[in-house]
Amino acid sequence: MIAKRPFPGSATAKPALRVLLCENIHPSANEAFSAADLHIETLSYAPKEEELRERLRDIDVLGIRSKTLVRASTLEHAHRLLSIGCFCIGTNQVDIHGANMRGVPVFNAPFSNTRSVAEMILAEVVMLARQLGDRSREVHDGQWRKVATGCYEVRGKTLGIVGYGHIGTQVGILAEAFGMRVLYFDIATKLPIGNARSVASLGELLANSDFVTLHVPATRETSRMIGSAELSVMKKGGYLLNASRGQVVDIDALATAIRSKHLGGAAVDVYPEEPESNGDQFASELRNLPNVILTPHVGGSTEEAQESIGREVSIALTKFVVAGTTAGAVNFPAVELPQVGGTHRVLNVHRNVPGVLRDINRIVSDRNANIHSQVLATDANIGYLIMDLDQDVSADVCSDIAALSTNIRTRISN
Ligand SMILES: NC(=O)C1=CN([C@@H]2O[C@H](COP(=O)(O)OP(=O)(O)OC[C@H]3O[C@@H](n4cnc5c(N)ncnc54)[C@H](O)[C@@H]3O)[C@@H](O)[C@H]2O)C=CC1
Ligand SMILES: O=C(O)CCC(=O)C(=O)O
Repeated sequence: MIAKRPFPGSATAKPALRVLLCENIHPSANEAFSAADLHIETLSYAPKEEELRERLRDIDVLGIRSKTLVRASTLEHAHRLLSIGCFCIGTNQVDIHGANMRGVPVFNAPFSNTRSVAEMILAEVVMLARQLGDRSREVHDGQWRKVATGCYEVRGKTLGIVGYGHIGTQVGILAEAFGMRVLYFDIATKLPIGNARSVASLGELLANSDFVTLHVPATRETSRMIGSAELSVMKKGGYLLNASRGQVVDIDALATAIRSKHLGGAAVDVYPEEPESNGDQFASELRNLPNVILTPHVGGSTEEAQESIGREVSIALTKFVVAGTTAGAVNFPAVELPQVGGTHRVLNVHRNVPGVLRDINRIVSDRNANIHSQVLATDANIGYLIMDLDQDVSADVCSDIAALSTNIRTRISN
């Protein structure tokens, strides 16, 4: 059973917690929130900072996809915010360090759209090799152009995967089923799946692949990791696919490589600047270039993926709200503790400095409270403590802990 909501750090019961779900999050998310009596508000778009800040004044749980930016300046004003759910894989749109320092765990769905992205990439590999995007557009325009020149089978060709993580490995498996050779480059040592072979450098991968597909996260290191220098190393007539993040590729350099015919084509799903909602205009140097497939960030957009993401992230958020569970959070010490019956659960996030646990245990002892269970997990910045206490003293203990100078957030979960 999911318990009713308590109060962040005060003894006064408040109305139901409020969840804001942005960017058309799948309705499968509603089930877990409703079961926990959370009030749900939805938006079909990614709110800009000013609107988000305003909305977050009375929001406890925020759900977003890849486009809503949650910056430090947004978090500063979000005093009620308990947790953020990224209903996607990437979490680069959130200041996850800032959220950690404010005691706000961030959850995502690390696998739910993996297969959808991988299948799209394989479809695009074949489409690029056969120039199917252009043929389709021509026939739609009423032109019959039956050509074989510059069109190839993918069998026996080499696919180079940059970032051999969840998506990269799935892409490799599907590519081998098509009879392709698979190379990969990753900064971490990775177990090769099937006959895939790792290469020592990005340059080696680029020089030896007919198709290069990017599956790295957005980090400082991957920002513009593919620019004119890297494109010039690629084979003449090669193809580039990017369904990772827009900032990984220098779009002007890619457009130049296509126009000069150094590359035979590209498939791009993600862009440095993406429109906020459906129906908005989209501008890019890549528009209307030959054999360039442009898709509106739909790599993970399938019914299966979105439904599964909706469930997975809403359950993680609800478990955090109700029981303080942070297992699976991308920026928080992981704690998952079954609650002892008949107790109140105190959840405390504090600055990770020596002596905090001593101070907290002194408060518990001074209040004559019995600790039924207690668990502490820490990272470099914060400590996260869960305690199940006698119900009659939990509110006093909670407010005493909240008054400590090391306190970041303290609340009672039920
Ligand atoms: N187009 C879309 O709709 C979608 C896009 N994505 C994007 O795909 C990215 C990858 O997703 P997953 O495979 O699930 O992530 P993952 O974390 O499983 O794999 C990423 C891999 O990249 C490697 N890596 C990191 N920095 C690197 C570097 N500088 N050079 C080489 N390798 C590097 C990591 O070691 C890791 O193996 C996500 O971060 C997200 O941005 C994810 C889902 C949908
Ligand atoms: O479709 C979405 O919500 C974004 C997918 C994505 O880029 C991700 O999962 O990281």
